[in-house]
Amino acid sequence: MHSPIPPSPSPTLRQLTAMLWKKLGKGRVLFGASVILSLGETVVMLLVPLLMEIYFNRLELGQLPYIYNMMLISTVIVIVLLGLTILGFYYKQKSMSALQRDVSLELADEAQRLPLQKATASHSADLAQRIWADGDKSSWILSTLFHGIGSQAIMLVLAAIYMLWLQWEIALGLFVLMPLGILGSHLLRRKLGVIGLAVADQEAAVRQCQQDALQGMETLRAFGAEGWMMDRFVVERHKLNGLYMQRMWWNELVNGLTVSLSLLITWGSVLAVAWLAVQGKLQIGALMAFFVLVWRIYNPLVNIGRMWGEVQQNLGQTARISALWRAKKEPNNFSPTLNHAADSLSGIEQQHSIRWSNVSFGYDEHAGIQNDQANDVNASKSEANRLLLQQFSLELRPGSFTAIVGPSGSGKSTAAKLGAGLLLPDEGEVSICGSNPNYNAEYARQFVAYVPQSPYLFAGTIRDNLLFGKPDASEAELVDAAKAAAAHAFIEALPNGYDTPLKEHGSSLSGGQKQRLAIARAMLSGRPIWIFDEATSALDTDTERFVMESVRERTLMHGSTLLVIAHRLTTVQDADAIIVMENGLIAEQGTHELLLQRPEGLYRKLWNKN
Ligand SMILES: Nc1ncnc2c1ncn2[C@@H]1O[C@H](COP(=O)(O)OP(=O)(O)OP(=O)(O)O)[C@@H](O)[C@H]1O
Repeated sequence: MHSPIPPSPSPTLRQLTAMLWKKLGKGRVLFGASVILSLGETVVMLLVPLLMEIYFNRLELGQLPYIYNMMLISTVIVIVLLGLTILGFYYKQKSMSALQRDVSLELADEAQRLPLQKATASHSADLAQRIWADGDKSSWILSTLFHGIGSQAIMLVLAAIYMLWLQWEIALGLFVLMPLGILGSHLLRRKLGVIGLAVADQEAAVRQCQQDALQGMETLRAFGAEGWMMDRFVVERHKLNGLYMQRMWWNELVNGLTVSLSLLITWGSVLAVAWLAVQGKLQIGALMAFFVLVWRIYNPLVNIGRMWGEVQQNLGQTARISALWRAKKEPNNFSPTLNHAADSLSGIEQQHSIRWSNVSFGYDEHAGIQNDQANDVNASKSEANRLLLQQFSLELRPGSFTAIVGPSGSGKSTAAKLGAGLLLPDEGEVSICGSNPNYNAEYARQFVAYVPQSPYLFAGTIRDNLLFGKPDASEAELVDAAKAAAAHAFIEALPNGYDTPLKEHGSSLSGGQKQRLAIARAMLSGRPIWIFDEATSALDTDTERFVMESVRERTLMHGSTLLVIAHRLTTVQDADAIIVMENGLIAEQGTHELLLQRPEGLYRKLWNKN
């Protein structure tokens, strides 16, 4: 799914309408039909004054049979029209829910394609708010414009035309004064847009707070910090209430202005009509029709003013979805020649290997989604970023076992994530099996099985969680991978074995069990490069040894390349090469034995402390 990028952080109403209209796709016919059918109600509303006029005029003339027929026919017409309106309402809901579904799916896809750094720098609750709530509200602009404002405007125009027929001088005056009805909301549109955006931002902040409180419940309780969290929640909720009050006051101002101006217009016409009636220039039927019509003018004027205000507020909120649309996405240039470079390389040394060539990388402090130009697809990282890795160069030999060790914060995980195509270098180049993630990150990543220290387990059964690495794996392959990861025994001991459903984030499992499932998943995926980032840190020494031996056995059997990051140095002492990192640089490298021979070496110090 690829969307046209909105041209500005806050798209204009015209741009947004055009975009949503395009997104309706085939639903346009349904939507158009719903608008037309919904007019049935408008026509019924206008039939009332017409029928009243005929009724009173015929009553004055004593034509009772005519009145009976008229009432019968009009009842049938009203029933049919109301039936059509219900059909229109159904079509409206159908087309709008399809539009909302498509917009939210597209926004979810946009979020999926954000560079990992940007996605993780934004709170997941904020992204969820943009995808669901903000997306929904923006989609409703189309319905408010066509069904709401559109049908009210048609009622207004038809009522005015009817008036024109009854008394053209007054109707003309009304035509001229009508735009005053939306004057309030139009003059305050910028303020309404700003408040709409502020409310949506704050709703996201409250949601973030709530999500943190729920997900961090264990930690909060352990520290007795429920009150601390509640205070934060109260502050954010308080702010939101303040904004709701502000919004309410601005809405009231808009309503006040709209109602006063509309009343002024209608009262003016009532006085004029009364004057004409006193002069004997209007029949009684026309006079009655006029009094009903006046409300058919007043109500649409007030409704249009109110809805125009709503549109302005929602329009302000679209800056939040526009920010997601505009945010830079992961590169995904597909070119068979470039992407399949690995397949065509003749030298075995290029296959199943990762190469970091003069890679520089720094985390962007402002990587998160922002509702302004900073998200632009062309915006570069902020100048002030401190580079964590500078001119980092390393090559993993195909089929080799390499380890990265070093003090905490030295950049081990960052280097590994760059090698896995999860992060993209600011400068230099990463090559994964001959593919450049800066060219097509998704393609390059498919060669790597990356296992983090805290693996994510999804809602579903254990089987689902293992199979997503290789959906078509056989039962034998599944069990084989689980056995190799020392997971089979504990899975079998669960009430439903492989079909045991997991609680949220696998919270019913121990840290070590989760790690073993993640390793089994990686083994099953059969990818040529394996990166274990502290992937066995929660295992006891014996289990870790067993798992590492079976991992090594499998990598050797398939010629796969293995990169392991570990703090427990015994885990990696058999590695073909150990890279020791310090402050983002490679301090030393060699085999375990070689590195231990350096009296002042960092590895030796780390080993002695181990
Ligand atoms: N997403 C992030 N955004 C900003 N800074 C980050 C991010 N991830 C890591 N860092 C910073 O980058 C530096 C290196 O982190 P990294 O995780 O690569 O170190 P490490 O050597 O793997 O540490 P450890 O052994 O503790 O896991 C740290 O100072 C850390 O604060």
